[in-house]
Amino acid sequence: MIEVTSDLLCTKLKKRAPDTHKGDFGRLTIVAGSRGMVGAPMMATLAAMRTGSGLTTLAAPASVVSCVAVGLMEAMTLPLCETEQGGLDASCMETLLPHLQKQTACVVGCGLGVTNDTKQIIKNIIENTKCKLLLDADALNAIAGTPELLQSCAQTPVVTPHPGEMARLCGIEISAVLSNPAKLARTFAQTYGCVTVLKGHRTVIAAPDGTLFHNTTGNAGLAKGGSGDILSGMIGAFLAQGLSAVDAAVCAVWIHGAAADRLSEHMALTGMLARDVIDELPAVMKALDL
Ligand SMILES: NC(=O)C1=CN([C@@H]2O[C@H](COP(=O)(O)OP(=O)(O)OC[C@H]3O[C@@H](n4cnc5c(N)ncnc54)[C@H](O)[C@@H]3O)[C@@H](O)[C@H]2O)[C@@H](O)CC1
Ligand SMILES: Nc1ncnc2c1ncn2[C@@H]1O[C@H](COP(=O)(O)OP(=O)(O)O)[C@@H](O)[C@H]1O
Repeated sequence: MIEVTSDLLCTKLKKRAPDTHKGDFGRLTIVAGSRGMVGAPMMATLAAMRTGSGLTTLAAPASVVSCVAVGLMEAMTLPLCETEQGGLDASCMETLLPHLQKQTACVVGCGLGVTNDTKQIIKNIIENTKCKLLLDADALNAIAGTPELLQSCAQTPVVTPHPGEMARLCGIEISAVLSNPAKLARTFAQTYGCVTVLKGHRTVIAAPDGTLFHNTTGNAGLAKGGSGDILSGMIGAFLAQGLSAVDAAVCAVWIHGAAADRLSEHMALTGMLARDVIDELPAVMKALDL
């Protein structure tokens, strides 16, 4: 098992060239949100921008976009058709699919809810898009009975389950996930050909070739709603910038935890918020000389 360290990150991340432009850093779309879960898309989008995505678009139910757009000045938005319950309507694919054909990467699932419509949308995205994909939260819940769908992705996807989501995906109890997370993550990654980020106090990252990484940054200040949404946006940003699926996951997981560790030097873990972690990301990257 390889331990993730700042030295390892320095071999994978490059400083920006002075003459660079936004087109060099990819186009990322975040498909997220539903009535009652408007914070998740906002946090994923902000975290992606703080992690260097060139052009970031939030694609969400139209009413969610109306709520959050003012707080996401640097992002573009793609308002999508929604159901009466405030989740995405399956007909939104007429707008979303052509949009995704032009994107480098897509993060899907944060705060999406699980309905028949979202299940159809996730299947459609997996089967019909060519960009790099990250599936989190309700995108994982949507494929819980059919994880083999991941094998239809055009490029190696990243999945970011917490132990509850991993248990649903594998059809096992949470206690079984926790009894040997590294072994389970590796088996899942090898079986379905995806980079598996099994989150927890000490997150493990498994690649489809069986390589395993172990992260030691992060603390209990992250044990709050929103921390996972941030991580998804961060991995998406690195995917958009051209990192491989495994490198994007390894770098984002370490930096996410390191931001919480820096905050713990002057903030009680009890009062730390996901938004504080987002704001701390540039300081962590500065310390890495990025
Ligand atoms: N502000 C927002 O809009 C937020 C929206 N969220 C969204 O809410 C939806 C539901 O996600 P949730 O994760 O809350 O609900 P879930 O029902 O998927 O998972 C929560 C349960 O998973 C288990 N679990 C999670 N982490 C664990 C660990 N480390 N060890 C052991 N057991 C663990 C626990 O039983 C926990 O109660 C998702 O779409 C998510 O993106 C959340 O991210 C919270 C914030
Ligand atoms: N006690 C902890 N120590 C270190 N990291 C933690 C701890 N609790 C949570 N985290 C991290 O915070 C994130 C939580 O993700 P998740 O449960 O999906 O949150 P949410 O869905 O509410 O946004 C993961 O990256 C996890 O590794």
